[in-house]
Amino acid sequence: MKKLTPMMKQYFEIKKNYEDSILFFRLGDFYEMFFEDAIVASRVLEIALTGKNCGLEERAPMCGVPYHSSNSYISKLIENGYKVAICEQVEDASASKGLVKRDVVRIISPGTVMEENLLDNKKNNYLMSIYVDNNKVGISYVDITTGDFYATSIEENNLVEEIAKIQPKEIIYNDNSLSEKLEKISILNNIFLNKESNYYYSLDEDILYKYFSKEYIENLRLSDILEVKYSLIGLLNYIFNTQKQITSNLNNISMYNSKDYMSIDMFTRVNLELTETLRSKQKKGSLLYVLDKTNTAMGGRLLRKWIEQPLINKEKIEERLNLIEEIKDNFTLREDICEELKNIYDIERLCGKLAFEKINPKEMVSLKESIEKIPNIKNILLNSDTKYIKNLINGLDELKDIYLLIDNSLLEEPSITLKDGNIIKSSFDERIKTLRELSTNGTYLIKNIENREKERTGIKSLKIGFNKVFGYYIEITKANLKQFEIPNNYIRKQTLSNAERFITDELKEIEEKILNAEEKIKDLEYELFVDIRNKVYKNIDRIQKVAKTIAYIDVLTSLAKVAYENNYCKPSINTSGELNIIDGRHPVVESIIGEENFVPNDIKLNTGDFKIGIITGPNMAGKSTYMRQVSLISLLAHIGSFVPAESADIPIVDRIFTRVGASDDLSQGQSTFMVEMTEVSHILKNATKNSLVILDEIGRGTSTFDGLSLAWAIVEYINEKIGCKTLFATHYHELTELEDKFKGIKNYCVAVEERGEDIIFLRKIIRGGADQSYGIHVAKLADLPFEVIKRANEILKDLEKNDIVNKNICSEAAITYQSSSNENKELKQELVKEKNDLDEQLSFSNIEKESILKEIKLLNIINMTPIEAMNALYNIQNKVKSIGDDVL
Ligand SMILES: Nc1ncnc2c1ncn2[C@@H]1O[C@H](COP(=O)(O)OP(=O)(O)OP(=O)(O)O)[C@@H](O)[C@H]1O
Repeated sequence: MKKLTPMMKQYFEIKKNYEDSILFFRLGDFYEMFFEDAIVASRVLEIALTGKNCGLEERAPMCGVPYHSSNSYISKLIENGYKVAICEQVEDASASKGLVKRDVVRIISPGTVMEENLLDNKKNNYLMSIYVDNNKVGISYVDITTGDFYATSIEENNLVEEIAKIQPKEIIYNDNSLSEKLEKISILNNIFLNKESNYYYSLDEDILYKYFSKEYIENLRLSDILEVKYSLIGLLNYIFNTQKQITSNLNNISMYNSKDYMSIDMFTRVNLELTETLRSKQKKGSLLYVLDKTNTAMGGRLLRKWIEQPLINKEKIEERLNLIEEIKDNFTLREDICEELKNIYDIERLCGKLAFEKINPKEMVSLKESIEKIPNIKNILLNSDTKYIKNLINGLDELKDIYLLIDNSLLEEPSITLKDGNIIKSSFDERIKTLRELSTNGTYLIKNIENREKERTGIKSLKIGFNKVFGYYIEITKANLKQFEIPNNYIRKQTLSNAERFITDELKEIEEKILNAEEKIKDLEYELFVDIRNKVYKNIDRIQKVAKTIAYIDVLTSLAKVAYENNYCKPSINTSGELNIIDGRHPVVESIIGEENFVPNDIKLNTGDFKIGIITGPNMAGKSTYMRQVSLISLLAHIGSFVPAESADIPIVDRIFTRVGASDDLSQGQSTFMVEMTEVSHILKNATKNSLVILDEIGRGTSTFDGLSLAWAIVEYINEKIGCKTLFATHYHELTELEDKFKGIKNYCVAVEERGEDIIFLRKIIRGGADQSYGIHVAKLADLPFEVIKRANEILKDLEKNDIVNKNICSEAAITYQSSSNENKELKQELVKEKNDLDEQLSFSNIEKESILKEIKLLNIINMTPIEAMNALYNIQNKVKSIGDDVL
């Protein structure tokens, strides 16, 4: 029977513990993959699949990537949702006298990437842990590259929203029953989900003290929030098990309260294209793209966080606004800060590397160069004629001691690799200086000896040479050997055809010094660098504080620059619920078409008589743009940013909900209509009086009557039961009747001008309802074949004839619904009137089929739900049509 080769045996031994990862098996200058791993990798990486003798009948499928360029391949696998287990030699072959011992040294997954070139520096690289205990959920997450932890406790029903807010790259969780829920959100947000990761959760808290001091953990009072404690334990166990090379401490754990931030649900985030576009998932075209004028990667990440977690505290928002205002109004301040920030490296990530002992000499110099800029920034802030900005200097420790330590010790351009030497300045350490002198003076010393020996022996042609076999030697030609006396201390080493080679003790001694000097320098430099690194690491808290302040200043400056360049205004924030925007613009659309081409619009909503705006208007008129603009302006104000408007009075809202456009991409196997209804259901269940709700064409994904009645009932429900500020765009013009029936609902429409057969979009929102959709006009603009347009116009005319019946049916159903729900006397009277009108119209018609007439009479609308009523009437109407009768 054939047997696996020892190496393949080793491969399987290792692989069995890492079944969910692609094993990168290091063989010399390559990482090789075998069997299933090779098949997957060759497909994803588009590399050739070959075969390797594995001892069995069939050759093992195999592919490989060069070790030195492996990062790009690893990155591609991770992007495609795989984990990579790096398997290296862990013991010397000669030590084990057999097969080289290999093991997995690290697992690289989306949340544990540390390599610079695998990271998107402007994104937070969060690894999240979820611990569910009854209804309580402990959440903790870390950016491994900065070592910053965050933790909180939430209710289970807020879990999905919290994940959407944090946008982690990877999730582990203790409760397998969460899988279905998590799977959905992870697909939508491209999050790597570690299924069956409950294995990492234990009650053993030792792991906490491996990374943090006992005192530090005690101060967090985790015993009061056990769910948070266990989520941290799971997270740290995962890091410990997968990042085997990490030995150093991780950094801070910040406890946060998710209630301090506005809740933006997953759909709204996607719909409003906050950080990436809906379709192409690109940053370009998103709100972030417009706002991001940051100069540092730290600032870029913080800005993203601000957008994802808007504030709901008036004072905190105003604090940001005041700071931004000062920078916006001060050109020199703004430009000077930007200039200094441009030269600052990603200090947060450098700190992460410092903590993981991964910082190289060049990066240490980058850290110094960044620190060098701090006094300049401090001076700019101090000398600015400002009230608030000046205070930021409190977070700017100049870190002089660290600057001097690095500046005195490290070369201006040290090598990147620690083991290559060429790191430490000679002036920093006497030993380095002597060794360097020895190494550079080596040739000079040898030359001196050569001259001295020439004189001593009288042999003019005596020379000192060097070869790899026995180092430095003295060479004397055979002719001279006969003629001159050879000193006693010369030791014969080699005979050539016309010369003899000798060595002396002195020569060997110097040789050793010269040759060892290089090695010794490298060893000493390594030792000194580690010492410097440790000294800098002891100050990591101070450096991180500075990094945070720099990131803060960077974001403020970015927002000030955007406000200045795009002509934004400072919103005033209120808690009275009044939303009043004059000449508001859509920040992203105007950045594409230019401010001068964008038609600004007002909005006024409150918690009283202007609660709900029903927006009608032709296709393409700008309804969606208008509604998105209102929510984006509101969101921007909550971030603390200026807003694209002439003036804006913005109330604090607890949540912004949007149902905009068909989020087909979000459907994941459900029908578009089902997704729409799920989203609306989520909104109706979670919106409060203080929320802002944007609904775009709700109900359009089903039959007209079903859609209309749903839309109607939804608006009624929001008005009566929730009372939140709402904008509702619709093509159901019947909904404009709501204005007369309910206090709080107002009609708006987007103005168009008709010119002959054409329409001109004015993009101006005005009071009142529109009575046409101009859908066929828009289709004409889209260049639909003339025949189709012509036929559509004919059909439209036919349909419009029947419209009066439709309208009556709708209002009857709606009134029925109201009366059954609130027993309103007046409405009941109205209902009877409507019913009589309808009967009258139908009696005048020339329907001869008695059965249909009877059916109409027997219809007990009062006891039906609006949808049932409408469907029933709709069926009757169809029957009438099918027998070819004209109803009226
Ligand atoms: N205020 C505005 N100023 C200038 N251009 C605008 C404005 N509003 C919208 N637009 C332009 O009009 C286009 C159509 O707008 P939008 O999608 O909002 O229309 P809509 O009324 O929602 O259409 P539909 O009913 O077909 O969904 C946008 O892509 C945008 O370029």
